Amino acid sequence: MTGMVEFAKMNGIGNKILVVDMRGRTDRVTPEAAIALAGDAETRFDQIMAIHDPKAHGTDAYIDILNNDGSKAGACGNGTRCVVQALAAETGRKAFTFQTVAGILNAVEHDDGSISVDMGKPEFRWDRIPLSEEFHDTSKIELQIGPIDAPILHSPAVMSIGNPHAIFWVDRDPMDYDLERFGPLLENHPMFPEKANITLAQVTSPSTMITRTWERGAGLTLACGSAACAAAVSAARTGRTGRKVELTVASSPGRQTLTIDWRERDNHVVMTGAAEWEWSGRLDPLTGAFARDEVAPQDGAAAH
Ligand SMILES: N[C@@H](CCC[C@H](N)C(=O)O)C(=O)O
Repeated sequence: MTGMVEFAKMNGIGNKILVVDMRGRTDRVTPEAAIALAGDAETRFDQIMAIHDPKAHGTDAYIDILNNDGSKAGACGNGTRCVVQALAAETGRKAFTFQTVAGILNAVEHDDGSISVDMGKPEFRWDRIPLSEEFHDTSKIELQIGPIDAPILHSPAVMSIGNPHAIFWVDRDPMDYDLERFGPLLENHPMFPEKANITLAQVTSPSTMITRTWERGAGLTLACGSAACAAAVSAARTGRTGRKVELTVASSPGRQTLTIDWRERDNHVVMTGAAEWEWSGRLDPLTGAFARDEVAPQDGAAAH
């Protein structure tokens, strides 16, 4: 299949997202296109959220998620909020059900413009995260970085929320740590056969915390929604916080927040936060060639 498709450059509290409209087509955004788009300063992104026709009854769309290295991801919380905002603007609807390779996600846009995504149930079993070694208790595993007798980061909580996460507890602001150096080492550690997203988390009260994430397949990002969910669940699971937290993403512009609620009644994790449209254009999903839409000056940022 050939031809250009519409896309929107968006962000979820800084997480750089391209929402690509692949509905009505049978092809996919290729890894080569993703790498080309990631290499251009204008379209640089953390994740592509490619909206496809639904595959399952009762769903609105199938979402294919690509990282900026061309690899696939099972979950992207910030990107899902961007998809909801784009589809809500197009259809006037408020509630959506999506399918990804990791399962079904429900999401809703609220009257104040914030968006909640039900990210599903956390998975703690070592072989489902997955880890390469058996751990009965994944709330604190043996893994450390730095000198053996004075590790800089150690004993992370690990889990999956559609993608694998390791949460390292820190006692200073996460921006104080050299995540650019430790992130790739930990992402690719033999403990994680499918690699992992690496998050530094500082708990500041029983209902507040601060995070910063090195993303699997995307590197240092300004924000990661599934990591925020994993950090909040891990904090509650280990008794550091309650089940609902206001989470500040240290690296996001203006240190924006997400509300994470690990619901007692059904074990689902619900993330609420903002999404922002930046500009729109058309791209070739085979090669990544793109063109920005012309915007008349008087239309400004409202033209989406
Ligand atoms: N930014 C995303 C998560 C992206 C997926 C990740 N890099 C992976 O490969 O697991 C989010 O907001 O959740």
